[in-house]
Amino acid sequence: MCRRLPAVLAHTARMAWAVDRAGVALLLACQIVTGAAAAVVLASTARVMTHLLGAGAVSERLHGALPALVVVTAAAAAGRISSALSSYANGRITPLLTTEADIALVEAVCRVEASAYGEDGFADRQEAAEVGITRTRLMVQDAQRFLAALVRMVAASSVITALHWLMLPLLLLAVLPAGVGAVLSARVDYETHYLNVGDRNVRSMMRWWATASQFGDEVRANGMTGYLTYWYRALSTRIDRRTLVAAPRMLRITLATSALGGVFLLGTWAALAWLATSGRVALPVAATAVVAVQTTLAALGQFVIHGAAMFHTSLYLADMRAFLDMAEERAPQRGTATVPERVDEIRLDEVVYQYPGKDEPAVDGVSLTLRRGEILAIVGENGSGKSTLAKLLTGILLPDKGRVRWDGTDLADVSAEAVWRRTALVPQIFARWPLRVRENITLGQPKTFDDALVWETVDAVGMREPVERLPRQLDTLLAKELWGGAELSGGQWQRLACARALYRRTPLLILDEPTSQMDPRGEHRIFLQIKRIAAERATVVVTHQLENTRLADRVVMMRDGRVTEQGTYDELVAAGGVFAELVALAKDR
Ligand SMILES: Nc1ncnc2c1ncn2[C@@H]1O[C@H](COP(=O)(O)OP(=O)(O)OP(=O)(O)O)[C@@H](O)[C@H]1O
Repeated sequence: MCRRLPAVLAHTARMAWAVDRAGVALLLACQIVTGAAAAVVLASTARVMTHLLGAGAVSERLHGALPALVVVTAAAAAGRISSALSSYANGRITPLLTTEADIALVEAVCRVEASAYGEDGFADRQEAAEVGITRTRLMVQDAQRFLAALVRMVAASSVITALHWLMLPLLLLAVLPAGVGAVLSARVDYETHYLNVGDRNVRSMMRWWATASQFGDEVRANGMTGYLTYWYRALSTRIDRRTLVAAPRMLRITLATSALGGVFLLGTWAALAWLATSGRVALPVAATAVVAVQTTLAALGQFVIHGAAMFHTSLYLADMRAFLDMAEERAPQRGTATVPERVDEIRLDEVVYQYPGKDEPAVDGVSLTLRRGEILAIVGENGSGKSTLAKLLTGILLPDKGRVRWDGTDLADVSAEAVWRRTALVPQIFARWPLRVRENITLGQPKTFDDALVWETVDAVGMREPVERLPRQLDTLLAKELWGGAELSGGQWQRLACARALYRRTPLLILDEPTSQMDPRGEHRIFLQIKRIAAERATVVVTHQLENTRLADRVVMMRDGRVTEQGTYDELVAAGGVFAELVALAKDR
């Protein structure tokens, strides 16, 4: 704890300073005033006692004590005001700090190389970091209380040491067990948290899948409810069991350390009584010592308890820091080259990619050249590597071996943003953004005040009529569950996903099963559109509808990560290979 706390304090101060300098200055000033006020209160109390317990008539003694009493009152008021101000400063800093930490996490996750998601432990560490974010809410408060207690403790202990040197070591002994207890309890709590991280992560994902309305029909009509709730309960029980094991450990720690602290405290009072009765300290001093002991005890207690709380928070913050470091290491470490607006050739040379934890490569030695104006269709059985190949073409994944070159420039040398400015992708599983129709098409593009291009794209995917029927056309919200608005059908959503990619007008357009949910008219329209705009770009279509590959200039057949056949539709049918077999199968109904 002693090793960790200075680092945590410095880290907190740095983060807080970055978001609100005035707030931090106010907080620090308040701590100093609080401590000084505590010292003045105690020292003046000693003077009050000396007068009150001295010789003379009561009224004279009271009169003599009056100036010191006024000082006590003023110092106490100053202490209260400064502690109110430090709560205010904490209230100013904490929301900004939490937001900064939260944004740092979101940015870090959005920026990592896509391959990091598949790494062992990445998701669990992310979950642990999320807990760290929620703990940042306590970070400034813990630091502030710890500092306030430290300053009060220093002030009170210097006063008590001045009364008699023996008092401070005795008091330290009395509170030390409580501090040790708090640290041990924090450790047990954190250990339990850590053991449960994986299960909690699975549980929260399960919760989302089981309760999200878009999967509700499947859950109900496939009779999954009972199983899902059983599984959810089983996971929760496992988490609870681990948590409950910690409870008796905590109890033992608290009881033992409280008993020890009690014994030491008794010793302190006994020592004070002995000092007074044996005449080693005068009566007024002994009376002041009673007040000082109480104040110092409270300050020491606060010091160790808030120290332990900071230590506790720091364990979670360390997880957050570790994840951010991990994400930083996995941020794209690519070159700084850029890609021009016009790209004439995309070339893959002996490209190999293997997902983390997999035994076989998903793409295994593929060489391919794609030219501007060309439409390439990729076909193959499930799991043959088509989507992975698409991710390699766009630079979402970088190959383990071989090279992907755009007009001769290796994608490993190009900054990730530069490549993705030139790519448009309709993935198999696309996002249904809870935004307006317009933003669902233009998301990620510079803001435009003219809807002409948006309508043009809406037309291209055959969505003009449905969009015109919506209550506020392009301004209609597509977030029925969240804020109302309209809901589209599955095929209409897929048309919007296509519109999103077409709107970008990039030199590479990749469509991964873009029409799987569309009616024949919609599908026909999309493919017409692809053909219409093909001249200005390289287009890749991944599809299982082999008839659709007729529009492609070239068809590539994949199997087990390799290209097994290549040619036009007619050439491949005539060749009598697997492609011809699949075409025949598709017709055999
Ligand atoms: N994120 C991932 N992590 C680990 N393995 C993956 C991941 N994505 C795909 N794979 C594996 O890589 C192989 C190729 O998958 P890919 O998605 O490229 O196939 P596909 O040809 O597009 O399949 P489909 O026709 O079903 O869409 C499969 O064995 C799959 O299990």
